[in-house]
Amino acid sequence: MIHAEAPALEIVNLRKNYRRLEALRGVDFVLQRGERLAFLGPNGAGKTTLIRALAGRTRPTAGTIKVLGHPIHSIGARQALGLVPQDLALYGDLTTRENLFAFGKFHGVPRRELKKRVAWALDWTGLKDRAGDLVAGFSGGMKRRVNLACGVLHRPKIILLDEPTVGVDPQSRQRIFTMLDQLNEEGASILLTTHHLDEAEQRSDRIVILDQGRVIADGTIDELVLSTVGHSRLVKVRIDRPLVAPVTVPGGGSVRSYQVGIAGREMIETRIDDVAVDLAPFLQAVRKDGYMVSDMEVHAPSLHHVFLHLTGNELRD
Ligand SMILES: Nc1ncnc2c1ncn2[C@@H]1O[C@H](COP(=O)(O)OP(=O)(O)OP(=O)(O)O)[C@@H](O)[C@H]1O
Repeated sequence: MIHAEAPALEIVNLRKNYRRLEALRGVDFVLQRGERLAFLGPNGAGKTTLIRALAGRTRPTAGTIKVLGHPIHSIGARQALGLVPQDLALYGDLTTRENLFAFGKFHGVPRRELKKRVAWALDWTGLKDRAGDLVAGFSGGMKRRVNLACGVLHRPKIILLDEPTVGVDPQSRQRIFTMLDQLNEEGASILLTTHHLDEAEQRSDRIVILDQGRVIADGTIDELVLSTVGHSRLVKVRIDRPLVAPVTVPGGGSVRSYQVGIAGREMIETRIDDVAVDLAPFLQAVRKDGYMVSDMEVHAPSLHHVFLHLTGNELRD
């Protein structure tokens, strides 16, 4: 059967129970070919369980997973997938090169191809100079890069990464994303989980938010913002003395009446739907009430606002 048009991943009604605990409660989503998809969710939402089910490491209780149109346990599916697990899966007492050879063999990379792939991986990770060093002595960022290379040596078309940048410094994070971008440009589809909302916002085409085993949002950043917190801007204006009463903008039409400000603070906050139209009348009203404006910030809604809007502020663990 030809699956030329099948998406990279197609997940329908995926469920996973650990005894009575429902870790996944009917998850549906599609990963398109060439797409970069980020999975977000509070602790315990089911992200790792999902990745493990997609990688064939845990058997779902119900539901179907198709990989490029193939059933999950077919050879076609297995060859198409690459897993980069959250826990570092490396041999500390082997060198970088030895780890890469070991994982290449594990993934069934043909012997004649393996040497070339290991050379590519050493270059790609920026660890050519450390090829002969034991991995045990590496920094967290270096280990993450070797871990990543070990998961993709067989050139999978779909790469699953569980928190690929956990515990690494900003430089290493940047490097890891540059490495992933390179694979994506060469055609790989990427699905990763992360707790770094800024990473998800900047480095993915689409975002899925999981909570308590269910998909509670699925879309581009713009779609998620529009369907949750809306596109209004948060405007903060610093003034020269404490606010004594809320500033009100008179008039109807597009200029709304703002009831803003917290008495006793030298800062006024408001939400403005259309900055081009409504900001100037607001600032005029502030001045008319006798305040001097010393500074101003305009904040666009971010994934951070969307995430808290959807999942709340309560701790989950
Ligand atoms: N092997 C297991 N046996 C029993 N319960 C499990 C097992 N693995 C996960 N769970 C439970 O399933 C739920 C989902 O866990 P999972 O690790 O998938 O969440 P997560 O979204 O990856 O969380 P985190 O962000 O903390 O990594 C949790 O309640 C967890 O305790």
